[in-house]
Amino acid sequence: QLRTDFYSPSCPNVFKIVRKEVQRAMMNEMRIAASLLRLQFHDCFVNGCDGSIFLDGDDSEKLAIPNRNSARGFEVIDTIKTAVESACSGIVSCADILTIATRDSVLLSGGPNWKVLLGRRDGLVANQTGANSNLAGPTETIQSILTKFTSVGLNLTDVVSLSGGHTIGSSRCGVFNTRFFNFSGSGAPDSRIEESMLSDIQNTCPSVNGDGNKTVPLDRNSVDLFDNQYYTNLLNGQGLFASDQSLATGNETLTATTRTIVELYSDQNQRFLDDFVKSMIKMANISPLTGTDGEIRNNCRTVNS
Ligand code: HEM
Ligand SMILES: [Ca+2]
Repeated sequence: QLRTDFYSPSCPNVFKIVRKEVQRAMMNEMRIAASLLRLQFHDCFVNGCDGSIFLDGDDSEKLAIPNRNSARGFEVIDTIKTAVESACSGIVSCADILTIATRDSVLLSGGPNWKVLLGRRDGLVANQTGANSNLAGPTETIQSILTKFTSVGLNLTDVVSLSGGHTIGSSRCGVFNTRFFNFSGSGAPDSRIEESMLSDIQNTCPSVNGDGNKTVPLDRNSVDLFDNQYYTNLLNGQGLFASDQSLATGNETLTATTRTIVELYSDQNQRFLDDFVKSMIKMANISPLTGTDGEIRNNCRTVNS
């Protein structure tokens, strides 16, 4: 139902406008590309790709545990929406703006280009409970992450290729640093961690008296470039989260399967990029609202009155 030329008659300049605003935002702060990419993941896994993550309020998804003090980029979405509205008022949904902005973020980070399918409409409600339950955490097993992906129609290959989103962006120390000191209550760091990374992160993210909001790169050797370095890191024991590292090493049952894919992507950048695009298109297709369902929000933060 979604189509690449959905806005050709009604807002032909939407691509140019979004591209320009993403470019501007990245000039100001490169990391914003990663933040926008993550927003699409967190939007699509909760009520489908319907812009529900943009809604403000006490019951918002923004205040769910995986997003609170963590999800970012909302001001950039507001800026893009304002620019799009001034060119074609009431035509382009916030959900579609995010989809285009995400593609542009990946492309402008040196990643692949692709044609995005459009025609999503914006949802009328946020789902904070859904955000708390559907989004994966950094200490979850691959099996548990796979279950969450399967329930939105994605598979194990999608888990591995989309985890490659961690090729750009950063994480706060507080969400992962116990792994570097007291891994799952063992009193010791995760033994899979490569030694230079271990001392580096222990220094940057101390377990006591540290600033849990300090950030470190997810892809320690290539933080701003959209490439396959993330997978090479995993093979070298340099994954930041246990959930990343377990795709390549460890004693989980699924690791044998995911490691084969990690090796493939580490070996062939193009294969990673091709699979990432396929998985992104699948993810952006999760239960869109179309036709007369939902609405075209005037302001991404609130439903229309
Ligand atoms: C597979 C399960 C996943 C887990 C457990 C996970 C977990 C996390 C965590 C804990 C953070 C850091 C949060 C913080 O510092 O507050 C993060 C950041 C990020 N995630 Fe994931 N993630 C997963 C999948 C994905 C997917 C599918 C994508 C996109 C395709 C993605 C893209 C990102 C990006 C780009 C960032 C950095 C954001 C920024 O710098 O602002 N993640 N993720
Ligand atoms: Ca990278």
